[in-house]
Amino acid sequence: MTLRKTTVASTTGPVDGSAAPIDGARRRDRANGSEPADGRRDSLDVFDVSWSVDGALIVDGVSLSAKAGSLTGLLGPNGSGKSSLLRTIAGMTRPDGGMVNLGGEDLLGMRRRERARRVAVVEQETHTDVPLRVLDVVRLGRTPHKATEHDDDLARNALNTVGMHDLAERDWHTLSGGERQRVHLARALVQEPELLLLDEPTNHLDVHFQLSLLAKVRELGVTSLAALHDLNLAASYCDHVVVLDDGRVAAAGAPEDVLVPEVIRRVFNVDCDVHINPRTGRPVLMFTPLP
Ligand SMILES: Nc1ncnc2c1ncn2[C@@H]1O[C@H](COP(=O)(O)OP(=O)(O)OP(=O)(O)O)[C@@H](O)[C@H]1O
Repeated sequence: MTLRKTTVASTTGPVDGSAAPIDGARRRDRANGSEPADGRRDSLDVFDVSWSVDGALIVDGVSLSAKAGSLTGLLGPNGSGKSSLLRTIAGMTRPDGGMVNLGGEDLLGMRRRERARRVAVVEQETHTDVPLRVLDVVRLGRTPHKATEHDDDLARNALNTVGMHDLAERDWHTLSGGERQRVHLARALVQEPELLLLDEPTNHLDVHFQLSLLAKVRELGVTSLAALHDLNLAASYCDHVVVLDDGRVAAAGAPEDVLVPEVIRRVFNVDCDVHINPRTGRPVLMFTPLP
């Protein structure tokens, strides 16, 4: 697989658009309910989406909604269908049924180039045999937009945002797993998406970068859906969580309502005590094996 195929919903060439800097304030205005400058709203609505392989239902009638500018955590045990759902929402796999709307528009019915401008995907693993500098990898995020003289600056700014500006000229292949993960986010940022889909974006990161990456995603105010294994990160950073189990939604709502012992035991098969972090007021989960 190539980087281009695996991490950007579609990158089939320039369409249009200026190289305006990433505008977190504008996105946050949308989240706050004030009218966005371009009149569009970026809420995500997934209706009854299913996806199967060889007759096996992997995603089974999933519906969820994410408010414009919010961060939603997609949680669930191994094999529960998180990545499959993200790929389906991104239009990378064709659902058997259901609908995905972004800002009220049919995302899966859009032309591929249009979707590529609006949706960025950060997948778990990416590979390429092509020798590329880090800066070039980030610039791939501009592919769906019209090329401008500012693209290099945008790419360097995005690298700066993820603390990787020093490595802009490095060969991509020499990066560590965590460094690659941060470069992936930088590439998604230069894409200036309306919807950001992240598949375990923190799994290679040390604790500092786990916190800073999710804080950054929140700060951007882009509607984001992130598959996460770390339930405490989800509890700390997500506005809303959706728990999948065997391809279906087992629970959804605010982290403090969903990440409760009964749900954790039923879905993850472990016991759990929930405390409140005195500094943040957010839930902290402590796990023990079932007797
Ligand atoms: N292309 C495919 N062909 C066959 N089975 C698949 C395919 N893609 C996914 N699956 C199966 O679908 C199920 C869900 O996989 P998926 O990767 O979506 O789960 P996940 O929740 O992201 O898991 P994890 O937490 O382990 O990353 C798994 O049992 C997986 O083996």
